[in-house]
Amino acid sequence: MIAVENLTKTFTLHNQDAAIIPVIEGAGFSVEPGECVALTGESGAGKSTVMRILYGNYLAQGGAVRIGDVDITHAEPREILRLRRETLGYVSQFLRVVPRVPTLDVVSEPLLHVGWSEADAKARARALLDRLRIPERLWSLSPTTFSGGEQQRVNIARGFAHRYPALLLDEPTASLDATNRETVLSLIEEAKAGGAAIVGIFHDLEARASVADREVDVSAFTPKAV
Ligand SMILES: Nc1ncnc2c1ncn2[C@@H]1O[C@H](COP(=O)(O)OP(=O)(O)OP(=O)(O)O)[C@@H](O)[C@H]1O
Repeated sequence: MIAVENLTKTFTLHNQDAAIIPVIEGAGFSVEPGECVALTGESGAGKSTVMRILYGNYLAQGGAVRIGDVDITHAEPREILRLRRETLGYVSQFLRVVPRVPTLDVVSEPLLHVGWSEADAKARARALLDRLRIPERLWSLSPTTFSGGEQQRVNIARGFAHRYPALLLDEPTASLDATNRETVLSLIEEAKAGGAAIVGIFHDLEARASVADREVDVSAFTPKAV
């Protein structure tokens, strides 16, 4: 479902004499449906950079990243948007939402984009918010004023609402209490059981051990200094 082949990434620092910083060289791995692969490696190894390339936020200088039948490194912006709507989900620890949109709409919106009826989308959103222990009195409010942990859980509810065939998780359990962390781990297990191919960064070692089927050490793709 996700295949990374011979990926190369450099950053050009335009404000520093166009210095070129090689960050990833020859990265390759794949993720099958129903499998969760954890990206590991020390700080600065390039885990977040690989995730951003997988999501189509960063261009790569070489290689290919296939998500289903789309090569995201060569896709048109419109194709990337369609992929993100239907196929490729991304859950980070931070919520970015349009101000004044109620929480229930924030969570149900991705389902409306893939053709769910408003009633069904809201029912699933309610079930997820309930499962993630967001009190019902907050559902009609915008999450902009919510606590950090509440915002993170709203973000998780939104990220898991549509059952994406490919899912990127960036520290999904960071700063959650033990009970909510267990809920997130079960949502990940359910996504896997539903056939999702998942790539995650988990600094939470217990969470990683519990959900990851394999680890890919990104330091193996860090260019060696010459
Ligand atoms: N936009 C950028 N411009 C220049 N260099 C960058 C940029 N983003 C990342 N880098 C560099 O690429 C390398 C990899 O960074 P990255 O954030 O991917 O590491 P990481 O493994 O996710 O680290 P951490 O665990 O600390 O989050 C670092 O040396 C970083 O300085």
